[in-house]
Amino acid sequence: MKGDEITRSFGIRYHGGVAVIVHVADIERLISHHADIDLRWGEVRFSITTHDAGRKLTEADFDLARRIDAIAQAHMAEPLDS
Ligand SMILES: C[C@H](O)[C@H](O)[C@H]1CNC2=NC(N)=NC(=O)C2=N1
Repeated sequence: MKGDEITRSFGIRYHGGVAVIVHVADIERLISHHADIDLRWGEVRFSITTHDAGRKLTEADFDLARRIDAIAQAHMAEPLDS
């Protein structure tokens, strides 16, 4: 079941993407909301949905997305349109 999700990719060197993920994972633990994370050469992608709501979008998803945007910017990761 696909459901609703919000997704954003960032351009960053692979090991920098690892650092972004470690930082995001720390915040996810604090807010008890977790993204699906896809790390590739030159890119890291985050997809967010609320599993407890049956893979529907809730405010928790947009809150986490804003926090990921701030962390990615702090690591100088480049938002990609894809
Ligand atoms: C108990 C714990 O807070 C819940 O299981 C949280 C954990 N992280 C979560 N993350 C996401 N993406 N969706 C959820 O419904 C969810 N629920």
